[in-house]
Amino acid sequence: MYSCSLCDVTILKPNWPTEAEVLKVLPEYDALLGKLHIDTDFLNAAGSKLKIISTPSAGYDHMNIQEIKKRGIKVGHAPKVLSGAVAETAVFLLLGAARRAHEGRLLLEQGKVENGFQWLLGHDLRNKTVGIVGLGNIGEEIVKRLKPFEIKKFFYTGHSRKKAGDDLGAEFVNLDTLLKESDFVISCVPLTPETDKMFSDDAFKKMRKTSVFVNIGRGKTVDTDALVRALKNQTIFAAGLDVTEPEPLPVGHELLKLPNAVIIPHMGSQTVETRNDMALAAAQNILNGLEGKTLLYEL
Ligand SMILES: O=CC(=O)O
Repeated sequence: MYSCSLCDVTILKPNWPTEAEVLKVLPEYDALLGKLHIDTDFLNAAGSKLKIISTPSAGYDHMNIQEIKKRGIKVGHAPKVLSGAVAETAVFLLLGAARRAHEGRLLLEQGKVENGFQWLLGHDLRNKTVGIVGLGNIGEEIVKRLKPFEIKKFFYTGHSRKKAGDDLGAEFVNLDTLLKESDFVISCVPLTPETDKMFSDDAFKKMRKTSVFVNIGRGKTVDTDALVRALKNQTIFAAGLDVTEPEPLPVGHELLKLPNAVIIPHMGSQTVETRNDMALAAAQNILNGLEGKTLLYEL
């Protein structure tokens, strides 16, 4: 137990405790800081003392926000502070996929490296068109980081044209145009009913055969079977994935067998600095709430 002037804090475990472990003690507490699946059953078991829930993540698709708010519980998350780290992840996944990093490594391990002048050629970023699906904080940071690579044009799509897009010199287009005319498609969209499986067979067929698809948003926005087909049949060139469906991918999953997919297990914000910042933002949400103020990042 730790104490500050506003509250006492109990840390259950250094990492994520189970739902049952949390619910065993939660009825005694005013606030919860943690990333847990929160639905009606969880809230019923949590009891009536709970006033604030703060997730140390930008995404909040693991919580039923409507149900939480209906009960008068304040709810906050930790966006923005992670945008730089996730944008860096998008850049390395894009570079790794475009330059066939995983395939090269596999061939190296198999003793199959060839000395050919035209062997294992990838694609430059220079002079290419990048399409950002969902120009939020992370999308903006990706554009800023990619500019020095001499990108020819940035497209973005979403609900509406944005001032941030204009400021970055990016062009607002519809999804169809973005898919058809981008060399690299980077998805930053959150999971909503609208984005659920938005990257389907149909979407991958619209993309170029030389396209690289990067996903740093949510795995469920992609129809995994369709992506496997697109990568196997070379409907698209390669993919770089921080997020997948399911998560984590089980050993032996079809995606893990593909040489043209660079995959990491949802690590976009996993740096020492960023995780500290996210923890501080999530804690500040709770301190604000206990003082009766608006949360730092209130949903
Ligand atoms: O995916 C990471 C987050 O939502 O913070």
